[in-house]
Amino acid sequence: MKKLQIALDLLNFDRAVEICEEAVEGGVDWIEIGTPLIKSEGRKSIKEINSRFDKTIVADMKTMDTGSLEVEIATKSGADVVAILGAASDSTIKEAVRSGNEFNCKIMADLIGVRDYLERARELEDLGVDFILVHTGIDEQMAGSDPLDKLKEVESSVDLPIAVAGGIDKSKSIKAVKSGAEIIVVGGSITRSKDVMDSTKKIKKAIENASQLKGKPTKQRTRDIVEEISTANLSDAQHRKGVMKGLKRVSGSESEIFGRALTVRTISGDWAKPLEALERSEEGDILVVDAGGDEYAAWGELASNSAKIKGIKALIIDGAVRDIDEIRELDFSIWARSINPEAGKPKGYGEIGNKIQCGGVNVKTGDFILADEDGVVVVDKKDKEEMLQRAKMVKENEDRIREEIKQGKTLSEVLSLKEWEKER
Ligand SMILES: O=C(CO)[C@H](O)[C@H](O)COP(=O)(O)O
Repeated sequence: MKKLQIALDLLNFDRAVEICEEAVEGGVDWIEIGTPLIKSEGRKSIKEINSRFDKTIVADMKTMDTGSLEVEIATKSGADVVAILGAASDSTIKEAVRSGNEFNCKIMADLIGVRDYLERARELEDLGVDFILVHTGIDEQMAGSDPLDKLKEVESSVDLPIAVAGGIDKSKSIKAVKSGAEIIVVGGSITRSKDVMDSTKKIKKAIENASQLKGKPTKQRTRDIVEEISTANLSDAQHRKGVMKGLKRVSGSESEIFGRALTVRTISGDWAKPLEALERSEEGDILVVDAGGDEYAAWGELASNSAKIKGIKALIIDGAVRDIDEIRELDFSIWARSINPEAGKPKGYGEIGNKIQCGGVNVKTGDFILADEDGVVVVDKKDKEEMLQRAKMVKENEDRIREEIKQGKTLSEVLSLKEWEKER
């Protein structure tokens, strides 16, 4: 029978227990004490969860050395299965397997970070581990990797039962079962869910029905992710990088704008280049302008009219704009440093499409801009997929925290603020 394993990747023991209670109600079979929980709360988290729940307990030790010692620590704390790293040396794997036999627990070898994963999976089987875990780590997931890409190959290369982990949600759990996984490890899709019990039930049911169900998991489209997230989420995801300083929304009613940047640099009092940039723009672009100060307005109502007709989504300008009433009437979206009625003259200095600074942030043509009531955030084009995924994770975490606040906790309690302050 396929097993649904919840990965408790939390930092706080009490929160982990609460989430676990709901997940057990929802039908999880195995409970994993995630590495962050073990590192944050110690081996007592394995012990306590084992004493509270009558389930198979997996300790995700991510052991890289001292195989026998770490397996002993985990089993003596109540683990039935200990996850170690497949990338560890053969000696460490052998020691872990020996200790597993001695203390009567199973060893799961995690292929996270292993390049030649097929060959290593076969070696790990020969070394005597009990399960192989095909795993894409959280950081790799953000960069677009998916464990399902490797699952089938690994499954057909070894005779051991296969576990799979790394961004598994309901639809991926179906594909995982179809590709032969015996243990489906789910972390964030359950632990960050607003309704843990309901999400668990749905995933459990999907696993049970997998042999009958049809359909491929689909990658969530950029537009759908963008609709869910805010600039605040994106700022957190980028560790505060890319946030423009001093620019405010001055017009436009769309709650959020996302699109490709076309950069323009001009000098103070010269409004030619921003207008010329419209000729070079493509529908859906966002014009990002370094206007060389806000002594003069480098943009107004006529330019907004022209931009709207061209299909430009918004103007982000480190400088001033004017005709704001008419621009608001037009419903053209602008984030600017200030509003100023005095325009300069069209002299034609500056450049279009090169690297600029706007709101203190470097921007290149092709980078992505997310703007809302809070402000403007720039995402380097090469990081777009990863940062959107990370922002989505930030948002899901906040959704979960909001739920716990509704259930009666204060924000500082949910975040264990006092405890973490002491550590600093
Ligand atoms: O071990 C882990 C990260 O190293 C996680 O427990 C595992 O990836 C499952 O979590 P998620 O479903 O959120 O990816």
